[in-house]
Amino acid sequence: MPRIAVIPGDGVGPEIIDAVIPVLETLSDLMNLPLDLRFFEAGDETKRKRGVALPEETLNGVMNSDATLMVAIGESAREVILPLRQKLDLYVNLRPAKSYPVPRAIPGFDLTIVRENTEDLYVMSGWRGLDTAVDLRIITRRASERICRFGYRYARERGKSRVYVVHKANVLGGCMLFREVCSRVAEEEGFDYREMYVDSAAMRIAMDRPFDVIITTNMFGDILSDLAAAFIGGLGMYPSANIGESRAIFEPVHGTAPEIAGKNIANPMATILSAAMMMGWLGHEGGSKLIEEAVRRACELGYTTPDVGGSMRTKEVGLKISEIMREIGGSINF
Ligand SMILES: NC(=O)c1ccc[n+]([C@@H]2O[C@H](COP(=O)([O-])OP(=O)(O)OC[C@H]3O[C@@H](n4cnc5c(N)ncnc54)[C@H](O)[C@@H]3O)[C@@H](O)[C@H]2O)c1
Ligand SMILES: CC(C)[C@H](C(=O)O)[C@@H](O)C(=O)O
Repeated sequence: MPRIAVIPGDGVGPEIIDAVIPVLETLSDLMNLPLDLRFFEAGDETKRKRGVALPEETLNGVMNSDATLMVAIGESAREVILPLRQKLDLYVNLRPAKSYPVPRAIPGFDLTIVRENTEDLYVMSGWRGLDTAVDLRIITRRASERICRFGYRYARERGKSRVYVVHKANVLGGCMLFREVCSRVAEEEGFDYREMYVDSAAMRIAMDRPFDVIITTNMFGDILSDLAAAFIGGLGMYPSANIGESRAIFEPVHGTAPEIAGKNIANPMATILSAAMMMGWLGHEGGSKLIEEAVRRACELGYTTPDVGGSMRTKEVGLKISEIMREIGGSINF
């Protein structure tokens, strides 16, 4: 029985989790696969109550689970998500931006951002004076090599050939190392090495998209992924996975959306699609496909929240997706 840690977090997190649980329960029922869901707290509210944003039992809960599903953390995100990514060595941040039939999504948009997840400007080291602040940017050969290898192998397994390494090696020393490592790995993995500067890549994402997969460093991946969200209907549709050798945390790309928190209009699809990624990672590909197909049909039928043109509430969307899963579940080979 897979043991899954669930961290609702702050803002829209709890209401989104309320919509995701029926989807997981329905899947468990259809697959005849009990899921052991354990809830843990983290984030701003936890910090306010207990003085720490990531309590020991939450960290242990994540460590002792087969996978974790998390929604979003607010202002204390750097005290929760960054330590989790780094302590658990979740070196891949996999962000597939794939369009579903919602207004403002570009049909056929399918771009995966493979973002290094443990170093770069995110090492949280530096110093702050009165008028000057310095952030250390670390890029290592080891981290560059493993993210790059993951990216090319991911592309090969999915038949994606237009893989670009995105960097700023015309200016930054770390990017010169990243480029050097990635060009060698491309050759070893049997790919033509293609590269692009990050500023140019941003324009090309918006313009003509010559790539299927972008492999990039941590901060560039953070920014480019929010840009990619704009072409699939927004952050409410964008799932992601933080993956290491034997552990993984699945979360939407979005944050706590404070201006809509408590209104029950947040889009739960990004988290539901993250749960689909989690089921695939746990080895239940059929379950993952069933969730994705149900989300696709829910979008076609307009069972959506206002951010993507619908008028449903967060929980209703989860219930509709569960209903569709029951309707089509019989045709899926688990
Ligand atoms: N991984 C994380 O935990 C994570 C990621 C990003 C931001 N944050 C935190 O979230 C807070 C808010 O940050 P932000 O405003 O830059 O980003 P955000 O992702 O919360 O919101 C950006 C925009 O997208 C909209 N949006 C986001 N998720 C949505 C959803 N599910 N349904 C409908 N609309 C949605 C918001 O309403 C807002 O207009 C900050 O405290 C930040 O630190 C956390
Ligand atoms: C909240 C923040 C620390 C985080 C990041 O920058 O990685 C977020 O923007 C993301 O993309 O997951």
